[in-house]
Amino acid sequence: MFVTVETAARTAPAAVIVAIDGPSGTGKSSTSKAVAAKLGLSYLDTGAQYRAITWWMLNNGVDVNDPSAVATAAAKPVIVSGTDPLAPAITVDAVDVSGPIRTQEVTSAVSAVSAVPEVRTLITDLQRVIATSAGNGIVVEGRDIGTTVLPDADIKIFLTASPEARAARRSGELRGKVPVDVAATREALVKRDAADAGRKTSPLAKADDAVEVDTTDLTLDQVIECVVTLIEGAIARAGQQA
Ligand SMILES: Nc1ncnc2c1ncn2[C@@H]1O[C@H](COP(=O)(O)OP(=O)(O)O)[C@@H](O)[C@H]1O
Ligand SMILES: Nc1ccn([C@H]2C[C@H](O)[C@@H](COP(=O)(O)OP(=O)(O)O)O2)c(=O)n1
Repeated sequence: MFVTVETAARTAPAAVIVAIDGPSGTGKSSTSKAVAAKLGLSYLDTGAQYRAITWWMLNNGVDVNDPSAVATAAAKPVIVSGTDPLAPAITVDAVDVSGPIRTQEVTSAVSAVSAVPEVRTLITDLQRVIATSAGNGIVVEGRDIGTTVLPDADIKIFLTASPEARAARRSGELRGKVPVDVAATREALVKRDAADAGRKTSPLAKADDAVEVDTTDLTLDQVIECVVTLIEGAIARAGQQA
């Protein structure tokens, strides 16, 4: 049988764990999904889980600015994440929330909810179970994956980009759907980064052993290729040591 270069999936050994962290709009989700699909790995969007619990709090009348109210309710919603990079899915109490978790209301509240230690403990435990049970290996993206959730990941990547590039990318997603204000988008991104990096419990941070990739002047395809090369390098090194 002939397999062309275009159709052959690039292969990764069983159970490689890839951690991809970085601020909003640096390309984590797009890159992680594409890389996981190319390498035949599972994919986990941890931001979607924090958005899902935030959506539940808002829907159930919990004051998202009251950490003790959020902590008390944190264990109530049942969050289930799909791990197919070609069809990412997330449900709360069996309801598909992949659309509702992307609203502005959820985006504005998610940093406060995700700063509550009880929320982080529950979601971190869930993430570890999902990562360790992905027999084919997994790409996990978020803010604290390399530092806290999976400190023994086989490769850690930290994506960055200028606030201007990130605001332009986010505005591009909204253009045509709602009026777009790039300056306001930039301001909101920077504010959320500060909240995520400034919280006490597992803040947004680059792990000491993470490889930083500045995506400001790279196309998405270039970032994907760079990350695939980094993962393949880590796999080759692991193979040499075995
Ligand atoms: N290198 C890049 N160049 C241009 N646009 C990009 C790049 N990386 C991602 N994007 C676009 O930017 C937006 C945000 O990307 P996303 O992957 O959701 O970022 P994150 O998960 O880090 O918030 C998406 O519309 C995506 O297609
Ligand atoms: N591992 C993670 C992932 C996300 N979060 C929080 C902080 C982020 O502002 C929100 C939303 O994350 P998400 O990745 O969906 O955000 P963007 O798509 O980059 O806008 O969740 C977190 O605290 N820890």
